[in-house]
Amino acid sequence: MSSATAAMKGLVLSRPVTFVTGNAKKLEEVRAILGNSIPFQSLKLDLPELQGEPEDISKEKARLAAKEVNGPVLVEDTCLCFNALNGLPGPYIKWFLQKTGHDGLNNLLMAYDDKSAFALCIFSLAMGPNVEPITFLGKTPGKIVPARGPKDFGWDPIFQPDGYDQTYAEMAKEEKNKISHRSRALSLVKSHFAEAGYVFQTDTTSTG
Ligand SMILES: Nc1ncnc2c1ncn2[C@H]1C[C@H](O)[C@@H](COP(=O)(O)OP(=O)(O)OP(=O)(O)O)O1
Ligand SMILES: [Mg+2]
Repeated sequence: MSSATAAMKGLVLSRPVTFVTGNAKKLEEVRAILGNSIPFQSLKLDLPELQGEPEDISKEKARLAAKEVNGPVLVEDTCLCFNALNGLPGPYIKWFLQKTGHDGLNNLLMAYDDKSAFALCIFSLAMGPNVEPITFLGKTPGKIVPARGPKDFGWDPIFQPDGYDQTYAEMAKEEKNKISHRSRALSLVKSHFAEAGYVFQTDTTSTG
């Protein structure tokens, strides 16, 4: 058990964990993967896009979210990292995608033979506004390819995970959720909750 988990063992929470995101598709995946394993609710809020190293960005996002919510929060940040570019665009993928599109992202790698990349997902859990967030990392290696498949979720059409000949966008949702950066990070979140044994007293009429 990690020291962070040990420190919070048996913590009593009077509210469910709020998953804060401005991205409906993310929420859909988180719901599908978490199921009912953790009492959670969602709040649609566009938090500022910060700069820096992915883990620091995610922690700071959790601190901001916990202040807004004034309770326990979970946030998620997604990075798409190109090895030829030492990890960029990384946390800035949202803007690169918006400004250059799938073709532009492929073109960025035109100068390099190495098209390998990894999808990185970082969840940060803050149990309250003044509690240090804990992070959970999930990583899926793959490569950048010309777009294939439905274009309704970000860079999914240009990311082909290692060992598959389909892009994230072409894969069936259940298949993607088995190996995705997000599901890997979420399984760590789940184990944390299982180990910590938080007690949720979210029903005011309950006596227990
Ligand atoms: N499979 C994927 N998982 C997560 N994000 C993806 C995926 N495919 C594409 N994206 C996009 C959505 C965003 O443009 C970018 C991730 O940026 P990020 O700041 O984490 O999300 P966001 O700003 O849309 O939501 P949030 O409000 O949670 O920050 O990558
Ligand atoms: Mg964001």
